[in-house]
Amino acid sequence: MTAAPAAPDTADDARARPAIVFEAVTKALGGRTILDRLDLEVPPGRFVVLIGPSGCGKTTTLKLVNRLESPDGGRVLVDGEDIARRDAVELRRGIGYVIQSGGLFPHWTVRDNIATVPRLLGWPRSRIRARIEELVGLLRLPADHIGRYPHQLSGGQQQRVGIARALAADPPILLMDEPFSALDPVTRLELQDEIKEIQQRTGKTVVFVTHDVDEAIKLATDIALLNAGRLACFGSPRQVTAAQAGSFTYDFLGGGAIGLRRLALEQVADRARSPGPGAPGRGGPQVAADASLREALSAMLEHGADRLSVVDAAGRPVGTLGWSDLAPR
Ligand SMILES: Nc1ncnc2c1ncn2[C@@H]1O[C@H](COP(=O)(O)OP(=O)(O)OP(=O)(O)O)[C@@H](O)[C@H]1O
Repeated sequence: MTAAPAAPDTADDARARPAIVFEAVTKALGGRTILDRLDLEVPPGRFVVLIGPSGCGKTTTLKLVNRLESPDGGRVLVDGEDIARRDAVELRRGIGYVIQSGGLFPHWTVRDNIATVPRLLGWPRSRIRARIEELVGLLRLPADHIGRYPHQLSGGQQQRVGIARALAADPPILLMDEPFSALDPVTRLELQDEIKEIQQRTGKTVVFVTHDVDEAIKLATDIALLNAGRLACFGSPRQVTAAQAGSFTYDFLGGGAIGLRRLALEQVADRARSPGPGAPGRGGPQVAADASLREALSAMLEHGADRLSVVDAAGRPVGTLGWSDLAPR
């Protein structure tokens, strides 16, 4: 290190700086080493999904970011600063946190739950009211439910309130610990679509823990796979599902089923051919152009068809897709 003063941050530097860094982080719990010199960088504005075998330390990794846990060794940096030096309460105000059970205050209404952090920050009442209205709309909660208590809501609605509360003060970082795992499949898919859309629109940095490989592949810009207290791999869903057969990553991401997961990453529109002779006629089996190849395969199996008509959002035929178009490229 030289003694020269550091150059001031430019906007480009700030963009390039990781939002969260784990530097050789070690953590033991109950006398067992859970994280073993973990190195991980979370770039800003990314949707990073942490996966790994049960007990590998995913939740512990999240809790190290908002100081619900502290490292035994190494450092955690948020926005370039060692969080051990930051006031924990002030740090948490800039980090939304959503847990599996919603974690709502049971004796507070929806309105009061969502308003928690804005009130702590001293926002004027009119601004808090406007923000609650905005979030109730964004998370598609019935407007007349804001006076209800958590036990008067469904599990999916409670989870929506939990997300609204975490987003209320517009924190740049959102930590989500298996937020959808207790929900029915339909609500789960809806909330996955919503959180993905919110993240893409707002550019927040999201770190999301799940057990579900399909959920990870659907949501992540980057997947961080933990094993034995370290990072086994980090990369886009396409990169991690290209793992070599026999590796830990390959086995964890589905072993023999990994091909189906790769199909989930490809869009029908990218493989469709122009309709030619022998194209399925109207009324035949169809697939939407924006569906995945995995959905197309499912439609072929369902209809016993080796070719599908590809249709646009208005239902107009725009091409065809056959078995051979599913082959890896
Ligand atoms: N307070 C604690 N005291 C002792 N051991 C703990 C404590 N909290 C967690 N552990 C243990 O630490 C390990 C890592 O826990 P953690 O919750 O981080 O794992 P995880 O990967 O999120 O697990 P899962 O996928 O099952 O939710 C587990 O073996 C767990 O039993």
